[in-house]
Formats: sequence, structure tokens, C-alpha cells
Amino acid sequence: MPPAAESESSVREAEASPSETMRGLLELTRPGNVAAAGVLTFTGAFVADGLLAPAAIVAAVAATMFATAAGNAVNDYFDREIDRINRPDRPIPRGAVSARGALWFSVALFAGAVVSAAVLPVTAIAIAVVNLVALLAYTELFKGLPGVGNVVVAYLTGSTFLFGAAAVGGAFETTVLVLFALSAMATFTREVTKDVEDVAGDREEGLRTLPIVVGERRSLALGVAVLAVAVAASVVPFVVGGFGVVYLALVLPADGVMLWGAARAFADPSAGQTRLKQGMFLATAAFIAGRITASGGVPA
Ligand SMILES: CC(C)=CCC/C(C)=C/CC/C(C)=C/CC/C(C)=C/COC[C@H](O)COP(=O)(O)O
Ligand SMILES: CC(C)=CCC/C(C)=C/CC/C(C)=C/CC/C(C)=C/COP(=O)(O)OP(=O)(O)O
Ligand SMILES: [Mg+2]
Repeated sequence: MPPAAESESSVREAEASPSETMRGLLELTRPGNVAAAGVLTFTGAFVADGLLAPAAIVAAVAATMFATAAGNAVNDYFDREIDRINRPDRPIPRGAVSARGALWFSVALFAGAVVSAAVLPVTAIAIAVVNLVALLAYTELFKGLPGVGNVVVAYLTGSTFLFGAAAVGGAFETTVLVLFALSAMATFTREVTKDVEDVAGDREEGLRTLPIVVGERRSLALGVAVLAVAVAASVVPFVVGGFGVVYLALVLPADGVMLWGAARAFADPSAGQTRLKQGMFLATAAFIAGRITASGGVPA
């Protein structure tokens, strides 16, 4: 960052009160995502093994929540110039948190993730190591490559199911793998939609995101195709995973909301990505309800 800009942002930082800074730090973590990622991790463990290993579940959920918070905070640190254009209301561009403060905050959160994951089985530790490296490398290495950043975020989000299941020794249960695939595909579609929403700032910063390289409509069409596959596959946990009809009663409306969001994105990417997220959270509830009402097929 050039000295003048640095001094300008430090002037704004000097105006931030302690309460504004605390609120800014909390906002950096994107607490809604942190909570949701924790729920996904719990769901992976629950689907794989029920509640038979509570200590491992707690450690896995904590690791995921620390890692997601850390990833969001370090993403805003690296994105601070782009966000001055795309998201001027985010904590760093608005001066609530200094860039250096955000960086050290993310380091502390990453340390929490490492300590929490260290007590888990080796498969879970391996997933955590891969994820922590991917989170650190995402913005600088992957985000600016067409489609690659979207795939990385999609993997990271889906991996929470694998991580939770690995924490209790069931990482590769069929149903867990299906939930991994469903959430990864839906997240890919939402990430592409968010890139369409962010084209202005991303182009200004020279990022070669999918919409910038292949066009916005083609990118959105790819997102719809990927989501359609996920929607079609979303009945699998009911057909082969033993998830009850309650699962269908929740996942089918979730599918509808996600498809609605993907279609809406062509006219309004911001509204579309928000709708997609709502559908994804409803689908998460469907997974949990499905496992609670599961019969056969899934461990007691
Ligand atoms: C077809 C079907 C049934 C799909 C399943 C969809 C599903 C359950 C997706 C899970 C999505 C979810 C609840 C993720 C947790 C939150 C999270 C870690 C999201 C990753 O977000 C990265 C994003 O770029 C952050 O941006 P923003 O949300 O705008 O802050
Ligand atoms: C299981 C373990 C140990 C870790 C998983 C950690 C998880 C669930 C990560 C998924 C969420 C995620 C990818 C967070 C990192 C922050 C990120 C990449 C946000 C997206 O950044 P941008 O592409 O800049 O989009 P924004 O415009 O929202 O900033
Ligand atoms: Mg960002």
C-alpha cells in the first residue's frame, strides 16, 4: 500500500473507538459463516457416528470455527484494496480495524484452529493442515485464477463434513461424501455469483475471475448447471442414506430456493447470491433433520 494511502487509513483508524474496533473484529470473522461452518462440521460427525464421541466433536467444531474466522479475517486483510471498491463498509476500509490489527487477529485465530485440531485423529489433522494452507493461500494464489478460487472455497466448505466425520473416525461414509459433494457444488455456484457481483473491483485489481475471463452470463450458466447436478443428487441421502421424509420436506424447498437464487443472479447477482445462501442454510437444516430421523443405513 503506498505511504499516503497507509497514512490516510491510519488517520481513519485513529478515529475508531474501542467499541468500534471490537465490533469490527467480530465482523471480520463473519460470525454467521463461522457458526454455519461449525454446524456443518457437527453434522459430518453426527452423520458418521452419532454423538458417541462428544469430546472429538467439540474439538472439531472449535477447529473449524477458528479456521473459518481466521480465513475470513485474513481474506479481508489481503482484500483491503479490492474492498475499498467492492465493500467500502467492511471493517478495514471503513477504518474500524487496522490492516495490521486484522492480520494479527487472524494469526491468533489460526493458532486456535491448530491447537483445537491437534487432539484429533490423523485423518482430521491432515484435512485441517490442507485447509489451513488453502485458507492462507486462497487470496494471493487462487482467488485471481478463473474458477480456481471458486473451487477452493467450494472444497473448503464441503470439507467441513469430511472433517467432522474424520474427527470421529467416519470420514468416508457414503452419506458424508454425498453431503461433501452437495455443499461443495452449491458453494461453487454461489462463489461464481459473488464474482459476478464483484466484477468492478476485481477488474480494477487485475483479478482474472471467471466472469472477467469468460463473461458474466456464461459464468452464471455454469453455476446453474453445477447447481442442477447438486439438486438432482440431493435426493440420494433419502434414497440410499436412510434419511427420513422430513429430509425431503426440507431439502426440496431448499433446492427450490437455491435454484431461484441462481436464476435471479442473471438480473441481480447480489440478490441471487443472498438467496442461494438462504437455500444453503435451509439445506443444512435438512441434513441434520434427515440424520435425526434416519432409519437403517446410518450408524445409530
Ligand atoms: C443441493 C444441496 C442440498 C446443497 C447443499 C448446500 C449446503 C448444505 C451448503 C452448505 C453451505 C454453508 C451453510 C456453508 C457455511 C458457511 C461457509 C463456510 C460458507 C463459505 O463462504 C465463503 C464465502 O465466500 C463467504 O462470503 P459471504 O458469505 O458473502 O461472507
Ligand atoms: C475444517 C477446517 C479446519 C477448516 C474449514 C474452514 C472453512 C469451513 C472455510 C470455508 C469458508 C471460507 C472459504 C472462508 C475463508 C474466507 C474466504 C475465502 C472468503 C471468500 O473471500 P472472497 O472471495 O474475497 O469473497 P468476499 O467478497 O466474501 O470477501
Ligand atoms: Mg474478500
